[in-house]
This record gives sequence, structure tokens and C-alpha cells, in this order.
Amino acid sequence: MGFSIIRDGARILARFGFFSGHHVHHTLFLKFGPVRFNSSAKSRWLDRQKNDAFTREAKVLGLRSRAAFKLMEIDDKFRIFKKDSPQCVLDLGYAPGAWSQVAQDRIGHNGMILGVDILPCTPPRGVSAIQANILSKKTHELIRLFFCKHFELYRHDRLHSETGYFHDANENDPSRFQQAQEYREIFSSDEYPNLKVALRNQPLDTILSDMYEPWPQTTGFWNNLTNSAYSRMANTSGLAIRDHVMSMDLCDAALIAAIDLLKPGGSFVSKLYTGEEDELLEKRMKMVFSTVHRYKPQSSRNESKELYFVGLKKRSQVDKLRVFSC
Ligand SMILES: C[S@@+](CC[C@H](N)C(=O)[O-])C[C@H]1O[C@@H](n2cnc3c(N)ncnc32)[C@H](O)[C@@H]1O
Repeated sequence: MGFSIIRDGARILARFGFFSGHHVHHTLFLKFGPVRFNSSAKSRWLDRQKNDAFTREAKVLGLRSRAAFKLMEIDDKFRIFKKDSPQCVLDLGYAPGAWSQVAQDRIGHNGMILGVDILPCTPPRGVSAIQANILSKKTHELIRLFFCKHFELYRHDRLHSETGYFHDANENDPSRFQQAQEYREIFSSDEYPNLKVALRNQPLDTILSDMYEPWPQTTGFWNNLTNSAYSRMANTSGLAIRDHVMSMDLCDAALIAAIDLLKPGGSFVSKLYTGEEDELLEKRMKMVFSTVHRYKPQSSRNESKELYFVGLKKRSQVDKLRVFSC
């Protein structure tokens, strides 16, 4: 952190914002002048959405956003998802849920998908979700717990009964997960003798991250909910450096999740906004994955600085400290 301050004051201010939601907007206002989180930026984005062919197509196909096409293109090219064995997929920043819909379609009904988003959102059918911040260590624990214990949480876990952490569209149909061998082992005893071991394991086959900081909530506080996740996910500020720095932090968070939770051999897709730190992220990803690709899907707008890094075949021994000390 100290290093960041010396090198670039703006960066540390932006970083600080991740840990204390409201401060970032004030702080960045001071540093750069008004950051465009205002209603005209939002209505420009909404207008562009209305006139966009991918947006219209998404509507026709019942997809929750045009982002679905980007993941389809990525999977067509790199074959992330597999149907022949049960797959566990984590979708970081899943709201409103288009990527989860694509993952669900491509892994079939043998797999499990958990979406994590800081915004409240009802996940698509067949997908489970938690509202949580991926920058929190507790979220990692919840993810692990979910994939190891899964639906039993509904019956036995105080965590769920007291706080309702997990929303699971499959709550009424647990039988389809019991078929998978590794889950049968966990559930074979009432006392879950294997659970401790399972919790140390890396349960995931694929981690997707399309995260970017949402627009701040401006209305809807009265009902203790949010205004629609769809509108709030429209989120670039228009300031290239800010978009880049924010996205780099979220990419780091997703990469840490990949190191901790992804099986050896697993795959990783992460969105970023390009800038001077791309190469550092790429270098780190190469320490975690055997192959790393940069990819810009055709459905990603030309004028957007958005890009996707795809990591394939996670290495078996990854030292997190070494990765992040480079
Ligand atoms: C561009 S949207 C994702 C769109 C999604 N992939 C889809 O296909 O519908 C980015 C999402 O990242 C979420 N996000 C940003 N920061 C996050 C964080 N720290 N933890 C969890 N989710 C986060 C935002 O709330 C937002 O919903």
C-alpha cells in the first residue's frame, strides 16, 4: 500500500474505496473532479443498450443481459465448460445473471453454479447465489462451505437458518446433486466426517469473474432493497485510469479466489479494463495457469477498453505469496 501511495496517489484513494463504499466517490471527486456516476452517464448507457443488436437478441433469447454473448464466445474458443463430468462453477459478480445462464446451459444439470454478487439479485433458475463481497475472507469460507456441504445447509446450518445466506433455486430438488460421487462421500455420515477434509480442498472446476464496481444506489432505500441490479451493473466511470485500477483490484481478488478454491487443472476467466498494469496481472496469471490468453469477444464493444484474460489448466502447487510478490 505504501508503495502505491508513493507511485500514484489516485490509486491508493481508489483502493481505499473498495473497503469503505461511500468514501471512494467523495475521494475521487476531490482528486479528479466529478466522476461520472451521474444520471446522464446512466441514461446514455441505457439509451445505447436499447439500440444494440446484442441487447435485443439477449431479450429474444430470454438472457438477462448482452454479456451472455461474451461468455459464449469465450467458451466456443477455449472450451471452458464440460458436460461429461459434474462441474462446480463460481460466477463472481454474477448479477443480473447472464453468465450464470450460459454456464448453466453449457455444463448441463450435473453441475453446480454459485453466483456471488455484492448487489442483491435473484439468480436464474438452477443457479444458487449469495450476496457477498469477494474482498472479504468470510466470502471465501462461504463459497467453500457451499460447494462442500451444499443443500444440507438448509436443514442443519445455523448460519443459513439465522441469516438466510444462500438462495438456492434448486432447494426443492436436492436429489440431482446427490448423484455425484464426491458429494455422496461427504453426505455419507450424519456427522460429516469428511467435511473437514473437504473444506480444505479446492472444490471448483471453473471461476468466472465479470466483476466491476456497480453504480452507487441512489433510490430504493425505503424498501431496504436496491434499485434494479440490471441498471446498477452499468458501471464504467468514463475515466480510463479509474476503470483500470478498479478492475485490477477486482481481478486480483478473483485470482486469489482461483488460487485458493480452484482445482488443479481448473479454468479461470476474468474481465479487466486495459491499462498499464495488464502485464503484471498476466505475469501473475502465468504463475497460476499453464496457459494464459488475452481475448476480446466480438460482442464486446470496440470502443470499450474491456478485455478478458483466460487462464487454462491451473498448476498444482501455487504459492500465493510468491504470485503476489512479483
Ligand atoms: C458487469 S456486472 C456482471 C454481469 C454478469 N456477468 C452477467 O452476465 O449478468 C459486474 C458485477 O460485479 C459485481 N461486483 C463488483 N464488485 C464486487 C465485489 N467486490 N464482490 C462481489 N461482486 C462485485 C457488481 O455488483 C456487478 O453486479
